Parts: sequence; structure tokens; C-alpha cells
Amino acid sequence: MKPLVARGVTVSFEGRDVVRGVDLEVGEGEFVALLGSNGSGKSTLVRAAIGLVPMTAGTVELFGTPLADFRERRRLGYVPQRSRAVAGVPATVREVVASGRLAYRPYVGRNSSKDNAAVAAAIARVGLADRSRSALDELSGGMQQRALIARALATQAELLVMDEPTAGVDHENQQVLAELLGALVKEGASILLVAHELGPLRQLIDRAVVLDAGSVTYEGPVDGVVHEDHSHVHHHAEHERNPGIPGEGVI
Ligand SMILES: Nc1ncnc2c1ncn2[C@@H]1O[C@H](COP(=O)(O)OP(=O)(O)OP(=O)(O)O)[C@@H](O)[C@H]1O
Repeated sequence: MKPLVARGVTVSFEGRDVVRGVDLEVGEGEFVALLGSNGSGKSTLVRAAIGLVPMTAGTVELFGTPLADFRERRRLGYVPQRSRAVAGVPATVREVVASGRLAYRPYVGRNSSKDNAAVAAAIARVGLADRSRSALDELSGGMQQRALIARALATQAELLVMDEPTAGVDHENQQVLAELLGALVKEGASILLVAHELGPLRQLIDRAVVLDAGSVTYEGPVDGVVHEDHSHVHHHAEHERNPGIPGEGVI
């Protein structure tokens, strides 16, 4: 059963279509990259596909179940854009990762030893064992990103949806991320990754989908993607409109 099948997805904000009738699939064990410039609708599309943003039109099935009936949230690991997730959150690495286990709890209560073991394993896996008590906002961008990934790992998700995990992350951390994601795919995970630039992740991608102004303009091997870094053109325009916003993809 395919982890994700989306058909004809349209999302409108204030009467403007920012995603226009997009089809998107992620097969079992597949690593799909969703590429495109700033504002092309990538985040909105993936957020709609997992039910975080309402669709104006279209259908989505997660693991063969229509989105509206999908209850197995634990099968899904969402790694939001770092800025969206981290801004103003004083939590420690451990707390953030432990929040990934909430889907397993039948009611609010203490963590079980199984929860604690899953949290510790996920933190170790991303190489943050010695930082688990650090506040997230004291860590580097790359470490924050790894903590967010650990949260998704702690849920033992089958489909990981990651929004720009490489944005603002140095090359060494991108390499760590590539190794980690490569290992997860080998273990059978499916991944939908939103990105501007793929860096060391490029070699892992099975299929690329390019969005432009809310529509798919390319789908196929990553080597066939042209003008991948046209994003910078838009990117600068975005910054001029939002001069207070620092860094790549930090909106
Ligand atoms: N909640 C919202 N309300 C109104 N407009 C929105 C909202 N979220 C996104 N938009 C607009 O929708 C368009 C697509 O945004 P989206 O974040 O999906 O693009 P993106 O391709 O992911 O870009 P980025 O790389 O900057 O995240 C943009 O013009 C954005 O301003």
C-alpha cells in the first residue's frame, strides 16, 4: 500500500490558489524530493497532504486510507521547517523528542519505559546523546534539525515528511543527515523531502518533483531537473519584501 497518494490537490489562501491540482505519490521505500523556488507552494502541498492545511479540492490517501479517516498518526513522521518548529520554544532536546511519542499514549500520563527507550534510541541515532538536556535554542541549526528528526524517529514512523531539513545547515551536518536518511530508507522507510538544494542528499533521491507557482513542472530522475537553483532569484525578492528575516528558507 503506497504511503501517500494525492490527486488534484488545490489549496487556496484568501482566494488565491497556491497549490493547483497537484498529483503526488510516495511509494513504499521510495525517497521523493519536492523541489521548487521559495513560495512555489511546496510546504503548503505537503502540509495539506498530511492534513495540517485544508484542501480546496483534491483527495489524499495515506497508507490506503482517505485522509479524513486516517487515525494511525504514528505511521507518519512530520519534520517541520526548523524556524516554524523552534522559534520561541525553550524545550530541551529530550522534551522535543519525547513529544514524538505522544501518538502512542492512550491518555495523558507518565512516559512508559518503552517511550523512554525509544526517545533515548532516537537521540543517540542522530548523535545528540550528550546534548539531550540542552535547550533546543542553544544548539546550532544543524543540531536543531537533528533533534527534530529524532522526534520523527521516536515515533518509528513509516513515512517521513521533512520540510527543508538542509536549510541553514552546514555541510558536515548535511552529510550526517544524508547518512541517517540513507540508513532509514534501507530499513524500509519512505521519505518525502522538501528542499531548495539537495547537497549530499541528491544521491539518495529516487524521484524528483518540481513545483512552480503551485503546479508540477517536472517529475522524474533528479538529474533531469534544470534550473534547480533558480530559487535564488525568488529568494532575494522574498528577502527584499521581508528584510527582517535572516537566512535560507527561514520563513
Ligand atoms: N497560512 C497562509 N496564509 C496565506 N498565505 C500563505 C499561507 N501559507 C503560505 N502562504 C503563501 O502561499 C505561497 C506558497 O507558500 P509555501 O510556504 O507553500 O511555499 P514554499 O514553496 O514552501 O516556499 P518556502 O521555500 O519559502 O517555504 C506563498 O506565496 C505564501 O506566502
